Amino acid sequence: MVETHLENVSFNIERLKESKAYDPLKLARVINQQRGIYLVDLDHEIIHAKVSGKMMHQATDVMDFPSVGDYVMVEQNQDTTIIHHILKRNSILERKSAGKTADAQVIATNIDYILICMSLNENFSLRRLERYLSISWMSGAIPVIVLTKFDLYNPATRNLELVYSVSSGADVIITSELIEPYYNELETIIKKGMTYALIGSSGVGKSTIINHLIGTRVTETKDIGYKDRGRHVTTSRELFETKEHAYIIDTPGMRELQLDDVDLASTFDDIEALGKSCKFNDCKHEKEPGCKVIEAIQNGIITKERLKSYKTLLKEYAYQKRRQKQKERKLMKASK
Ligand SMILES: Nc1nc2c(ncn2[C@@H]2O[C@H](COP(=O)(O)OP(=O)(O)OP(=O)(O)O)[C@@H](O)[C@H]2O)c(=O)[nH]1
Ligand SMILES: [Zn+2]
Repeated sequence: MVETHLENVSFNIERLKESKAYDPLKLARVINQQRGIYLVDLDHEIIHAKVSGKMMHQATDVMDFPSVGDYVMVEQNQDTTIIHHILKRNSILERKSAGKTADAQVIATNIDYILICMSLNENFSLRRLERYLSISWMSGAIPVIVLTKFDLYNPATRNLELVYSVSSGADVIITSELIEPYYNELETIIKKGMTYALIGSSGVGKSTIINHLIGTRVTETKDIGYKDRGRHVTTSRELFETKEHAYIIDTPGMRELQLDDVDLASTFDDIEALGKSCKFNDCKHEKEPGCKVIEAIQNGIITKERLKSYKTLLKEYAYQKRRQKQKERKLMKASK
């Protein structure tokens, strides 16, 4: 019998059955993955692991390798832990890099609920919310809309009503760090054994929520150094356990799962198409002569507001790109 703490969780009988078939291998969960080095949680112990030669050999794309969130069957030897199998995934959150569909990147797996966080005051965008909703439904997880900063909510904006109008089937939860209902409503959906991931723009309060749910996170995020071909690789936990024994995935990839070119082009394909026939290639669609976008607004084909949200998204995207570049540079420096 393989006994691990993951088995105390009664939520997925199928998964347990599947794992039993690999007896005497042990059931573990991937909590970090970096350049072929994995960290797994095995009986509440964090250990390094690597994939078996067979898995490596048979893999044809990224999907065949373990990702954060995967339940895996491992063999624990004296000084190595080998991952032999990945259990069936019930959801896969992936990101396709712009232009290259073949280059999909798995962000995390086995997420039961995606908490789409959006602030009720600044940076509010229904279109972004719709985009996040579709990403979530596509992953196989259940989206929940978590509205943050209720203390800063101005009812005159009617943002709450607007959210309900696009939520289509997703639960809407209101939170605030400072006033009622605080995180009480959110806590009612955090269930033992379930896995949650938070997505949303920078600054909406994701870390604040995670810290609240985990409580002791600060002590958990210590880096675990690992020497690999002379390089120092820092790996830390990207999957946390809450006080209530639920799991929360928080990876850099999740944080970067914001908007990219592809999203922008598909959400605003009308504006992008019009823009191609503007007189100037670099038309900003402001006051330039021969601007087809402005013309379309004048003819009532698109609204001013739509152009405004398009521009906001463009700015946001440029900002994210800069931030990502900075992070990459930092990482490069760190790994030298
Ligand atoms: N007024 C108010 N401020 C909040 C609330 N929740 C979070 N904040 C503040 O908003 C700021 C950003 O919060 P974070 O939790 O760091 O946001 P984040 O989404 O994790 O941001 P990134 O790490 O950049 O992705 C912090 O100063 C928080 O204290 C809230 O409910 N009300
Ligand atoms: Zn133009």
